[in-house]
Amino acid sequence: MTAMISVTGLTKDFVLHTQGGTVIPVFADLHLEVAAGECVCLHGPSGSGKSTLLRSLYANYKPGAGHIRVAHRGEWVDLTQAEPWQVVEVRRHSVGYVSQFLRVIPRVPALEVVAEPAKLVGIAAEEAEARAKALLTRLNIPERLWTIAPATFSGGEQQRVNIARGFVRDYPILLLDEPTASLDAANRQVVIDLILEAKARGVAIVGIFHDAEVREAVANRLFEVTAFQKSAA
Ligand SMILES: Nc1ncnc2c1ncn2[C@@H]1O[C@H](COP(=O)(O)OP(=O)(O)OP(=O)(O)O)[C@@H](O)[C@H]1O
Repeated sequence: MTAMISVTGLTKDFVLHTQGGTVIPVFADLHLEVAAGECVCLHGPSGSGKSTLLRSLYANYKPGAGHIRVAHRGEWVDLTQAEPWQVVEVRRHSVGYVSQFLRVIPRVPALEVVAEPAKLVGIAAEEAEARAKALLTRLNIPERLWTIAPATFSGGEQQRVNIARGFVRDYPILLLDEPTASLDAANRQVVIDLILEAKARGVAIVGIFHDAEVREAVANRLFEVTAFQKSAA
């Protein structure tokens, strides 16, 4: 098995500078390895640190200690030590992130929002748009909406545009933050299929899935994120 993510000794506290420097410990000495073709589901009660861990894997947070190594173009990059330009490179080529909510850019039509990550890595515009159209069709976004900026879309429509954006090119590593939260059963199944297909292509996936049915369909294993506060109590 080819390891794609290797987390060792990861510790994260939040310090609330505006509230007298109160320290919120989230997790400590966390170890996680994820292989190509594997889907690991972050699990644990609300507030245990699932989102914090997922965001840390995207270098959104700086940990207090530990290492987050991701496979990037045949080498390991430690995101805890990486320069900002390396983080940009890793995000462009190696690690995709599907957040719960679409970051809407005014006046950019849905088709372009979806095609953009493919164009950014040099896929020809025609091919990128063809892929975007195929995904939007699969995710049941009506064609009349493709030329409209998603600002006015419903929550579920925005989420599906976001998912299409995450799958328009093959990131070797994909991070999914509740990708089915606002979806109906039919679209949930489309997302399950997209995840299973990505796994079959060797994509390493880490996700948060509150829906047990989705979890059972896609997860190879659950990774328990244990609230530091509880273990210390
Ligand atoms: N930016 C932040 N600043 C300060 N504290 C934060 C921040 N983000 C998260 N926390 C705290 O860290 C802890 C873990 O939060 P996190 O959102 O990672 O939990 P979660 O397991 O994803 O929860 P849920 O299942 O409810 O989404 C919580 O106690 C939360 O209050």
